[in-house]
Amino acid sequence: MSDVNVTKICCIGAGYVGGPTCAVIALKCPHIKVTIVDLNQARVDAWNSSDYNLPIYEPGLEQVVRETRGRNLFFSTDVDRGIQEADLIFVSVNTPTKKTGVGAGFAADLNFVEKATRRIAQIATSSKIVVEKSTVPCRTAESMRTILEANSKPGCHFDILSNPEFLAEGTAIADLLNPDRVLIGSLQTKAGKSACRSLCEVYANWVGLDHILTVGLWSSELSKLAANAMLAQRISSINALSAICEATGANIDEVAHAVGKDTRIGPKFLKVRSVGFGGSCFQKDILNLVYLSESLHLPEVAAYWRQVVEMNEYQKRRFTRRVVDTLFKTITGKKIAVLGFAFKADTGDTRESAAITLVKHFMEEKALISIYDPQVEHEQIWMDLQEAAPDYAPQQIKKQVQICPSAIDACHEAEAVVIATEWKEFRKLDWQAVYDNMSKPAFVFDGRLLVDADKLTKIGFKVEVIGRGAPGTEMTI
Ligand SMILES: NC(=O)C1=CN([C@@H]2O[C@H](COP(=O)(O)OP(=O)(O)OC[C@H]3O[C@@H](n4cnc5c(N)ncnc54)[C@H](O)[C@@H]3O)[C@@H](O)[C@H]2O)C=CC1
Ligand SMILES: O=C(O)[C@H]1O[C@H](OP(=O)(O)OP(=O)(O)OC[C@H]2O[C@@H](n3ccc(=O)[nH]c3=O)[C@H](O)[C@@H]2O)[C@H](O)[C@@H](O)[C@@H]1O
Repeated sequence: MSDVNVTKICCIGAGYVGGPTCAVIALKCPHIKVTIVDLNQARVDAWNSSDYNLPIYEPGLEQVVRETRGRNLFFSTDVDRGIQEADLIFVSVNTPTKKTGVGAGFAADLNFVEKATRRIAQIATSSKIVVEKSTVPCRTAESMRTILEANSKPGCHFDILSNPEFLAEGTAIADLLNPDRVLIGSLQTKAGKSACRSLCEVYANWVGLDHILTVGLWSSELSKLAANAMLAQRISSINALSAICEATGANIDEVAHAVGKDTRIGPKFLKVRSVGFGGSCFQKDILNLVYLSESLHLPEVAAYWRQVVEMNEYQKRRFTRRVVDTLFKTITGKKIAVLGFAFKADTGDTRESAAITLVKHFMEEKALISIYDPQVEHEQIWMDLQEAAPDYAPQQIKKQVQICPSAIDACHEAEAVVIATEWKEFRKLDWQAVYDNMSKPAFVFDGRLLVDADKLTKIGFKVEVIGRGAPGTEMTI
């Protein structure tokens, strides 16, 4: 069997993964025509917009799209044509946590993957390599193969590969240009290995072969869940230790630094965030792993991973509690400025953002909340809050919450500032001006260890830093 020389790629799903990933493939493989298709007309229109007002904010992305769009990169809602033309199809659709039915709250909703797979089977009139890019439970490729084989036209052969994506939002382009590894899983058959080589060749246009790992299909699928679970586990571990620091007077920064110096542990992903981890994937993928473990009758394994998510929820509750306790045990009617709403800096994405939970908690305490984020659309903030607090009427939410055009506006006459996202502009804020316009005493709760606490204290702020005891309890020997 000769390997397919890939000249036309279709990516189903023009989201945070499909868009940047395939834009970079187009950039690095000018000989390949890459078409990204999506059912969402507004999203495709934004990708095609003449002023490059792209649907997602990602540093460096606009430049890549400017260079490739119309050359060998195309965005379209014509899913069928995209499928028909391609030699290789990435399935990069969303796989959110199921909200209802069997496995609700834990299992991945594979409906979008299944629909895309069925469409491929229905439309394709020639053989294709189908690549699972979405994060999916272990053995999903088998279901895809069954669907494709049961519905394929005579003469059409489908090879399924797993090629999970490891990019992080905010650094997507850098991660894609210089990945730690590209992982490709295939069946260990002649056809499977041949398909794997075809995809390797695409990546080999810019990724060294020593960074392209080829493994079995199930290992590849599980490695993606495992990587996210282990990254999140490190964050929950350091967050758990931050609670001990606060109770003992130890300093979590010093502890994390000392621990991370051990080369077996390493320094990355040990940054304590009082607001806990957010993002569309960590929680979803761990819950997915929990569900998988339970389905495999491994309750101890399920309980182990579940605890990572529980610790994260505890961290968010603990932070709200600290705000309330510090503000003299009540925030009713008090104005709290929340700086940042995205789940991390350099993205406009709010999925599972810890800021949503914090604002919800503040609403329950009857505070008045003013929010500012440099990238998140206002409409998105209202939608997120309504979804998080379905019992609140929209007017009630708008009575308690306002969205401001700048950080300075949000902080005006506030009693406390809560930094919920580590946007650089918050570090550079004119904190003296913020202080002058706030109610006194003026509190800053740095949920991201972003600002210079000593400098702010000198201005007059009362600064609360996670992982350190309250001011005055530091070691003074
Ligand atoms: N967001 C991230 O940073 C990362 C996400 N992942 C995984 O990648 C997958 C995609 O995630 P995102 O890009 O964030 O999701 P997303 O929600 O931003 O994009 C998915 C897109 O697929 C489209 N879609 C759904 N069904 C379709 C169909 N049948 N035909 C055509 N288009 C369809 C949707 O309209 C949507 O625009 C998920 O499985 C996620 O777990 C993996 C690594 C990083
Ligand atoms: O599957 C995915 O979706 C992706 O999930 C994460 O990427 P992402 O969620 O975009 O961003 P991260 O940088 O991992 O941050 C996730 C959350 O953890 C928090 N975090 C991160 C690092 C840290 O030390 N402490 C910490 O609290 C961040 O503030 C953020 O809320 C992984 O890092 C990616 O490898 C993976 O591809």
